[in-house]
Amino acid sequence: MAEQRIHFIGGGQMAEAIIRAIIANQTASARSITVADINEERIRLLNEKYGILTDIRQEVALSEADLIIIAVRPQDNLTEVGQLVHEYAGKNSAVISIVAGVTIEQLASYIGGDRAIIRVIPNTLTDTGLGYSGVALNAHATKEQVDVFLNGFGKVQYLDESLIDTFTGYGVAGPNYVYYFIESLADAGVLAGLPREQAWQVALENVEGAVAMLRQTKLHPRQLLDINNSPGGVGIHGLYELNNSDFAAGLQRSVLAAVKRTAELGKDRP
Ligand SMILES: NC(=O)C1=CN([C@@H]2O[C@H](COP(=O)(O)OP(=O)(O)OC[C@H]3O[C@@H](n4cnc5c(N)ncnc54)[C@H](O)[C@@H]3O)[C@@H](O)[C@H]2O)C=CC1
Ligand SMILES: O=C(O)[C@@H]1CCC=N1
Repeated sequence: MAEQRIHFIGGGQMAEAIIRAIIANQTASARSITVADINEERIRLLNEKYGILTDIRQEVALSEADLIIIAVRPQDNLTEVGQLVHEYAGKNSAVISIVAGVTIEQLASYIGGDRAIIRVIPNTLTDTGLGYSGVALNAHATKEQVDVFLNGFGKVQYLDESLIDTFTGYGVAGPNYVYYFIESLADAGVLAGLPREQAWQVALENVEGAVAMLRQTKLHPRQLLDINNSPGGVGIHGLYELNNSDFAAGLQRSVLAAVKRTAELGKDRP
């Protein structure tokens, strides 16, 4: 298959993370990528760091692109972006929106519904090959159009669009909960008296090792907890206090709040 030409509208943090990953793992070459951003500084930076094409007008880039990635924020002017796509994009190109909370129906109202539209909530663990993007296709889009690109920055779960907001608050915001957990755990080690560096290394190793144990043994976490906690011992005392802190419900409430905010972002648009 000939290399796909990829045009990003919006060259912010998420676009950059995707560009860095797809160039690093040779899913795309820098010469096949163009970016438009209202902030000239971003285009200059992306050109300098990754060598992407910049000497091309947006109208031309849109007309030549196989994949058009809408990577502005939900609060940005999607009507204007949609009009540009509607006017200049080739009929057979696929439009991929990574805008949190904005539905395929809304996107179709901006760019026209008689074309391939793909709503993606992109993986943020882009440099690792781990983590999932959540993807919903409209009736004109096929997996073949987008699979290579999407697998270039992590793994992919194709979902019914009704689950994308949930996937956003749970799955794609998911690394945030883990980063925060690791930071808090390392702080606990320091609080208890370990040097920072040792506390940090132990926290990272424990998280990575716990995931490996779950995958290798295929045991339920509760079974591993049973093995790790001797009667009246250290572990069960720690867990008792964790339960008193409302840990599980607090975590679950935070996921529900993130899912709720995703839906709001789609609705509260200017
Ligand atoms: N940052 C993240 O971890 C994630 C972000 N997303 C989604 O990705 C999208 C982008 O988020 P970020 O990269 O974090 O935001 P950002 O603020 O870093 O990037 C947005 C970029 O769009 C540009 N822009 C705004 N209006 C424009 C227009 N009319 N034409 C061209 N460029 C325009 C801005 O100048 C900016 O560089 C959002 O919709 C967000 O919901 C989704 C999942 C994760
Ligand atoms: O915070 C955000 O809006 C984006 C969407 C999910 C994770 N980051």
